[in-house]
Amino acid sequence: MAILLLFLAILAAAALLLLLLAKAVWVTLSCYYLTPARIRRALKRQGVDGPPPRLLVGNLRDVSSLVAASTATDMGSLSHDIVPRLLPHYVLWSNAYGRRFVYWYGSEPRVCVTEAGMVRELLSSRHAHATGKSWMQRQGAKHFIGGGLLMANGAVWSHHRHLVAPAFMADKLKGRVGHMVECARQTVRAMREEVEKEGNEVEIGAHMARLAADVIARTEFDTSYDTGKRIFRLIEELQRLTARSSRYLWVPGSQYFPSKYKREIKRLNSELEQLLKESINRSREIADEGRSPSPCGRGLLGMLLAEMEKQRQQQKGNSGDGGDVVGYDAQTIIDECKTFFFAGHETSALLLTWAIMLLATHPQWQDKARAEVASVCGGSPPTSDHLPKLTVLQMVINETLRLYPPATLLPRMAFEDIELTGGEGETMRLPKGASVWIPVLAIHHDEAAWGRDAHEFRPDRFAAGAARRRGTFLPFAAGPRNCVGQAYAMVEAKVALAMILSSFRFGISDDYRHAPVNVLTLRPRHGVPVRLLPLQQRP
Ligand code: HEM
Repeated sequence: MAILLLFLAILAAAALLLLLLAKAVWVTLSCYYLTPARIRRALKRQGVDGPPPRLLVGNLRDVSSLVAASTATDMGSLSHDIVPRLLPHYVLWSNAYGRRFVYWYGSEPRVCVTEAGMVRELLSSRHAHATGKSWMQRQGAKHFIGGGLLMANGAVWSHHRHLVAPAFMADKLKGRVGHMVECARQTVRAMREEVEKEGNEVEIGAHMARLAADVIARTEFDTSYDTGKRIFRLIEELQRLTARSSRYLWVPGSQYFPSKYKREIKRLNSELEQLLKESINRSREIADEGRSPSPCGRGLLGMLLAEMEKQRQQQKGNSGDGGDVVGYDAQTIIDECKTFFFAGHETSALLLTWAIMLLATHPQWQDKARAEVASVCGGSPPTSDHLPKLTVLQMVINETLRLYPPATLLPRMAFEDIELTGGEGETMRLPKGASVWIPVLAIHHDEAAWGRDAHEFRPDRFAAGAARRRGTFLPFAAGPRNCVGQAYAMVEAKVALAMILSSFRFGISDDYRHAPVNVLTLRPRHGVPVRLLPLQQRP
């Protein structure tokens, strides 16, 4: 009898194992072959075609070898015609297959959409819940930003977005201008010291990175400069390691393979989370002692902590029924901190760096912007009342974001079948599971939208504002899922550039090598060395 029971148990276990194995095979087959094939057929029926994919790797190798070839050397001249260099695959395939085409990132089909009408519609609130970030993207960003706002989808995204958006409203931003001026003042001081000690050739990118890091750490997280610096270093390192370890995400099950990168990522991530926990605890202690203006400290961290506290109280009131799936717990706050440190730092630093490169190479616009700052601010640091009056500076910033948008691509995944209508009433049905890639850089340089001088620095094209460029000017994306920090980034850029323009005259160094590269964001490969001439006024 015992033997029979043992035999039956073994049989049941074997059947279970077989069932699990069959399920794994089915999921893998469906993920890596059946679903992509269904999407491919659906797109092909509508005339959306593209380069033939290889099994599993898709067109990954084509993209990497094309980009490796186009970025192997610096650009010969200071041309802003950078699309063929940074998106050579886009140029090749849009010429071969038309403006709408599909290529394959491993087994993920990526439909490239550029028509303004379709882009606007895709990003509109109509599809806010039917689109979001794909598994591949979320997996790729998991370790350095976790599940924060940038990578959240559906109800979780909507809840977090409503929670953090008020922190970036115009009235709240006014209170940050003073802190931003203080951070910019320190940057100007550091630049002057460098000129005094080491001569007037200064690499501006490093100063702008420090400035943007200092602004976000101090205004949003009450964090000291040194802690902020360590946090940024860790995020940068995690970003680099994650990019390496994600190279094989297209291999089925690769997310479970152990690797030296993953071990290092784990170590750095726990150091990062420990630092963030300490910052959070300090912020709470300061609030408990009544030393901060808001109940939980100022800035974004204060708001997040206040929300967590509110939910805790509510749960206590409900005797902890714990039904809130989008609740704020410590890990959510840590993920949100990582997200904002990441999203609000590098992008802003790059905007400032490219703006200074462009002003250094266009002295007439530099003079014009400086004259405006002098007339509006009268030799004092900018205030929140001055900022809307800096219209030349606003045009310079917009034109910088057009030519060198820090985020060159906007990714979205269709979670259901979506019908998009283009400008001339044309429609496209995006099948569920297709990823859409909006090549922002190519749209910003499109001669049909911007004219024959699309690759030239001409800030006056924004004289009537940026609002009428809907669908063709997307540095901060658009629609409900646009950049939540857009107004913040604009205030920061105006404050920093106004302070720098009134402290220095600058020209591009003979050592500058024009070599934009796209490593998650669009950056100058060798930095931007400029020649600084300190001016008398010191705002
Ligand atoms: C020049 C500076 C900046 C640029 C060009 C920029 C660009 C963008 C873009 C293109 C997106 C959409 C990304 C996507 O959906 O895939 C985005 C989202 C986001 N940005 Fe920015 N950003 C900048 C500054 C900032 C700052 C200063 C902050 C925070 C203080 C910030 C926080 C965020 C967050 C949290 C999201 C996710 C929003 C959501 O999904 O609801 N960004 N940004």
